[in-house]
Amino acid sequence: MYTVKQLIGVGQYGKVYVLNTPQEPNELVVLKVQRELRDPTSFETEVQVLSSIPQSCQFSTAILQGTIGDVYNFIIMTHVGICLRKMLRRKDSFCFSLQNTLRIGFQLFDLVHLFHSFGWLHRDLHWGNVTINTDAYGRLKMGMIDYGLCVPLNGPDVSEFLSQWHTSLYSTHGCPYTETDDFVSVVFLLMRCLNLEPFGHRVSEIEERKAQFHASPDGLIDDQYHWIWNLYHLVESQRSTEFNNNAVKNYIRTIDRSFDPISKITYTKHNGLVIID
Ligand SMILES: Nc1ncnc2c1ncn2[C@@H]1O[C@H](COP(=O)(O)OP(=O)(O)OP(=O)(O)O)[C@@H](O)[C@H]1O
Repeated sequence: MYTVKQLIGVGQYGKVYVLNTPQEPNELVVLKVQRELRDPTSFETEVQVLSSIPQSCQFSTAILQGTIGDVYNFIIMTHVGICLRKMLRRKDSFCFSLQNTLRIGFQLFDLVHLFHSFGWLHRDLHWGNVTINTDAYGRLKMGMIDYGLCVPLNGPDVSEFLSQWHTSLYSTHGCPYTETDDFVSVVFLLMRCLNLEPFGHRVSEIEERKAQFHASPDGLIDDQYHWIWNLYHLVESQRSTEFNNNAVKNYIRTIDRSFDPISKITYTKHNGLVIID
């Protein structure tokens, strides 16, 4: 029998708990319980995606699903680490080093590219839905969770007004969602890693500033971070072509030539907790 260890998240969907597994005391799994009277669509989508992707330390996969008392839908899935937001909160500076940010970016472009190759667009890549996990060799690996908003990559166009900090200007305007929009969210996640807040917090302000950023980084981010704007436009310029992941990774390599962004994300451990440099 699974035992509840801790409540780790309360979101739009419902509550999320970490459970201990019966045979393996060190192995954790995640229980996600849907709120009462919620539209079951996101539950059904999440189960479909969780069941269709291969098991790895980077993507959560389904273990069990069901309904409690005909009311609460639940899913038990693999645990794929600690979300980016919680990892940043472990730092007083609330940011990572430039080199680790570039390493994270390098991994995230590969991760999202791989996810698309499974036939899905994620559509909700914010800092609570990207995780950092430790692989079998003790290396930090980026992971991805929360598949409730996914749509098939080659399905009919889906146009919704997705206006949040992490969504692209195009999806904010309700344009059909494409692979590019997931990659733009990756660029915005790198801003989070450096504690940059060019879009502010209020919804109206976010839209306006995102449009301003699209035109120019001036006044929104410091000169030393203008590479983020270049990266953003390199991603945006591929909206009408097939996404060229190598071009993006080659650009990331030029930002700091003193190291290779494919190298390991560096960290220390404090009271057993991973703290990224
Ligand atoms: N498989 C998992 N592995 C590790 N942590 C997880 C996993 N699933 C969920 N979590 C944790 O629980 C939090 C909430 O989970 P999730 O984003 O799936 O819920 P949600 O209700 O859909 O949230 P949202 O409000 O973003 O829609 C995450 O930010 C993460 O910290």
